[in-house]
Amino acid sequence: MSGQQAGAEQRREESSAPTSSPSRFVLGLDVGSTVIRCHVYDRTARVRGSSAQKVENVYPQPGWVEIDPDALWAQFVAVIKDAVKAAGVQMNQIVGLGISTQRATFITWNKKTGHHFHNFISWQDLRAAELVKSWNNSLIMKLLHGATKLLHFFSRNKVMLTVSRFTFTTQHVTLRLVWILQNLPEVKKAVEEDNCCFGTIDTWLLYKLTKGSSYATDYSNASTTGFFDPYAMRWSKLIATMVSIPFSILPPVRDTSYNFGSVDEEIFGVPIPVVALVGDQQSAMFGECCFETGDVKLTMGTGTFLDINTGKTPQHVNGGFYPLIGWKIGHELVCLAEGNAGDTGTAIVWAQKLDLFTDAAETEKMALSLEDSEGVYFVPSFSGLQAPLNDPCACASFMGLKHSTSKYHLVRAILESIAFRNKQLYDMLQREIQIPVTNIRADGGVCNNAFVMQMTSDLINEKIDRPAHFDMSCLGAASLAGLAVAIERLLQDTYGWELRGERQSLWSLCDQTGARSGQICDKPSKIDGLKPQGYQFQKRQQ
Ligand SMILES: Nc1ncnc2c1ncn2[C@@H]1O[C@H](COP(=O)(O)OP(=O)(O)O)[C@@H](O)[C@H]1O
Ligand SMILES: O=P(O)(O)OC[C@H](O)CO
Repeated sequence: MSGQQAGAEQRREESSAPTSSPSRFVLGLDVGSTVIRCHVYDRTARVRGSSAQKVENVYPQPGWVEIDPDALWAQFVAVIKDAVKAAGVQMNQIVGLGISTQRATFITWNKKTGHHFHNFISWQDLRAAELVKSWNNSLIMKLLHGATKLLHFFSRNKVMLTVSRFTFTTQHVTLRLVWILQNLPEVKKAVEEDNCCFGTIDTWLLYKLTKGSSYATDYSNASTTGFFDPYAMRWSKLIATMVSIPFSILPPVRDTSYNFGSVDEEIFGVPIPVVALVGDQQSAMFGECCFETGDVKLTMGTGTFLDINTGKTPQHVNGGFYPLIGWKIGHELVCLAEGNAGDTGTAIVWAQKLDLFTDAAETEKMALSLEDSEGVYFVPSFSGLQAPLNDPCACASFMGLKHSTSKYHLVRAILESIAFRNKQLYDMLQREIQIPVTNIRADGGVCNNAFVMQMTSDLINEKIDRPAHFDMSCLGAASLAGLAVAIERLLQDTYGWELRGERQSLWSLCDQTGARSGQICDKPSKIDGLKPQGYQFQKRQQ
């Protein structure tokens, strides 16, 4: 739908509304590693206005990846203002903000002044590679693995089995935070003086938006740090103690759809409530309506993330896939198992920087113009190779180059490498997770590419749905926010309840009042416009 059509439709909707109160909208934000975007959603989950900006990563040393927090903050505020303007609505019509963020990218700051001690350290950063290696080979880890294996043998407790296979990776916050604590004297001092806050991007944005009055994260973001225990649903005492991460610097963990506090009025002129914080992959899962056990989504953005809904309890895993919290909304807890490949969009962006093409969209035609890659292969590993190889030091490389190799072969090899990694992840999922796959839905910028989509479908021999609207992380965040706002408004309007301060979970309040089965829907799949529609990729007939 064009912007003009959307505008006309919105005016019709407003003029035919029974009351004179203006329409209300929810913002869905996605702070990705490549793009930061904001969509304004109406109550039928249609996008009324949008804005996006490119995230500037900083590379101070080979292997180090950082983001300047001041630049990110300026972009975050700008995309919100621009999207609201593009939608042609007023800030006071925005009833809730849902924020999805790249996960495991963190910062620390001064509790008293709010000043950060360093840039965001990205999930792609490799500065802790040596620490990871030495911890994984350490006596403590060997003892831990041995003891838990033994305990599993006698008790058959599967948590013990999972712990016995646990290893550190550079993608976990854990050892990158340890690196910061060991190498930045300012942070060390602040910790000693109980003046240090740690946060992933969601926590820091919340802190900035509320001018320091709210400090929290949600279960989905916490579960991706590497030192959250998804079985006990709290920060892991075992890991924090083992690597000396002080509990005093960690934020409280809240539900995903929750009233986290209101944006300070000075920022947008009105106090907009922040009603959802969620990790971007979990948010995409929610946006793709992967609500049932066995539902799978494949997100190809900066990296590739393959997630399966494992139901109410965290899956016991085998070292490749890892258990995560999908979302927690009152009594409803959804767990996921995830596997990933770190370099997907990064390979496209890198090739673009080398002038192999000018626009990512050209890559599809370039690949299709050839019969095959003429034996050229690309290894997509600027930030190491994740499971099943688990080598943080693996280098990206081309193989099989010949005199006849052109840039077309190189581009085709890069796209093929993305599909091969998808196949590798899917095989690992089938090996490790004993849950039958029901649906596979794709999203993220790289799923624009029909060559990658078709090749993936051919390799895994499964149907893959690609929704018409790819920004599933934004949609998921907006749905989670909409859920909180709808429930809260319903409670206030219908029951006259004022919810203040440390609120009870909105979801459980709704259960108590029976509102869940009433006007609002408990599963957003029932809301118009949320069901993924679009294109289906199926294995080609040979
Ligand atoms: N048609 C396309 N073919 C291949 N890659 C694409 C295409 N369109 C966009 N991309 C890539 O998608 C990536 C951005 O995806 P996105 O999901 O927005 O990332 P993130 O959420 O990680 O910031 C970029 O690397 C971009 O080059
Ligand atoms: O930037 P994305 O969308 O590839 O997501 C990054 C992940 O959240 C890292 O865990």
